[in-house]
Amino acid sequence: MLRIAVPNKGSLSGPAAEMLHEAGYQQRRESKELRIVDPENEVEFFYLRPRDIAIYVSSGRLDIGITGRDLLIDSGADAEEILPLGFARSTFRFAAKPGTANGVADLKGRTVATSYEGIVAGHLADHGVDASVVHLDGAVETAIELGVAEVIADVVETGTSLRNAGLEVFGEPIMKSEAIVVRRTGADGEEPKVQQFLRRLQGVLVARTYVMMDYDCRVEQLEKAVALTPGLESPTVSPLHNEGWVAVRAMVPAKEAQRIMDDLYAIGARAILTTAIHACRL
Ligand SMILES: Nc1ncnc2c1ncn2[C@@H]1O[C@H](COP(=O)(O)OP(=O)(O)OP(=O)(O)O)[C@@H](O)[C@H]1O
Ligand SMILES: O=P(O)(O)OC[C@H]1O[C@H](OP(=O)(O)OP(=O)(O)O)[C@H](O)[C@@H]1O
Ligand SMILES: [Mg+2]
Repeated sequence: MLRIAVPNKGSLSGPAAEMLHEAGYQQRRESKELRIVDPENEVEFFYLRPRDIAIYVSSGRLDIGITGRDLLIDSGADAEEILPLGFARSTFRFAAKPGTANGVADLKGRTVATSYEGIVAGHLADHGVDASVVHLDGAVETAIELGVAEVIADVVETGTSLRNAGLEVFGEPIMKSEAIVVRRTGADGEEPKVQQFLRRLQGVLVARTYVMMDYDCRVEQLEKAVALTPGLESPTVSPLHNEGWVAVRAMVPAKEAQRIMDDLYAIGARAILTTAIHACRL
């Protein structure tokens, strides 16, 4: 039985459960459930605090976990990222009252408040900057107003929390994060059950980011059309009853679908359709 850690709360938990559900796995019905077994898929899910997930996985007791890249790095756990999942995206940044600092070098001798002490201490050490770090559990934006620190380092998604506190980011982003799948560093990457789990999640990612495109075009335009829709492997081309015409089918990135339809139309393609992909195995 594959043992998988899933975030039980916070920004990661809803989208993670949704992705697992789309991948065909049973999920808990109630937010108080801490573990469930999905016997059909031979998987057991453990609902754990997102911050703890890399630690459980590094212990080897759980095979795989879903967490945030920033949480993995902050934990210092002996676990590695094996698949980015594209949700819970954020950046991790320094912020302060306008005019306080311009970059990490200005932090020498100052105090930084954060809930991600591991990331901040590592970043300061990498830049050879000697500053003190105060660990707070959350709502760190208020630490400046209340005089606990001059600078904070925190997750920024929309920037609303910083704006509301009258703070501004400064310096380069410390890191970019998103939800990821982690496993113990150096664990057997070929394990069939793990591979199957990853293929299912990759299938969901593809179904979310690609659409299927069908169109008809004249044989003379086929090369140009195929250059616009190269597909993942190669497009399917079928003859039409009308001589001189072919039907083409290829997967295209959903974000580019409208532009590709315009370009296909411009070279004479017609009956251009897109349809959603519900599931996929590459
Ligand atoms: N707006 C956001 N706020 C917090 N975390 C976010 C946000 N957007 C993305 N994330 C990501 O979610 C993870 C944080 O998980 P965490 O459980 O701390 O979420 P949370 O929403 O802060 O929950 P909590 O209610 O426990 O504070 C990190 O990987 C972080 O980068
Ligand atoms: O850029 P934004 O879209 O405003 O999102 C970022 C904010 O959200 C998180 O706080 P959260 O609500 O999780 O509270 P916490 O600090 O108590 O964890 C994070 O710590 C920032 O404060
Ligand atoms: Mg939080």
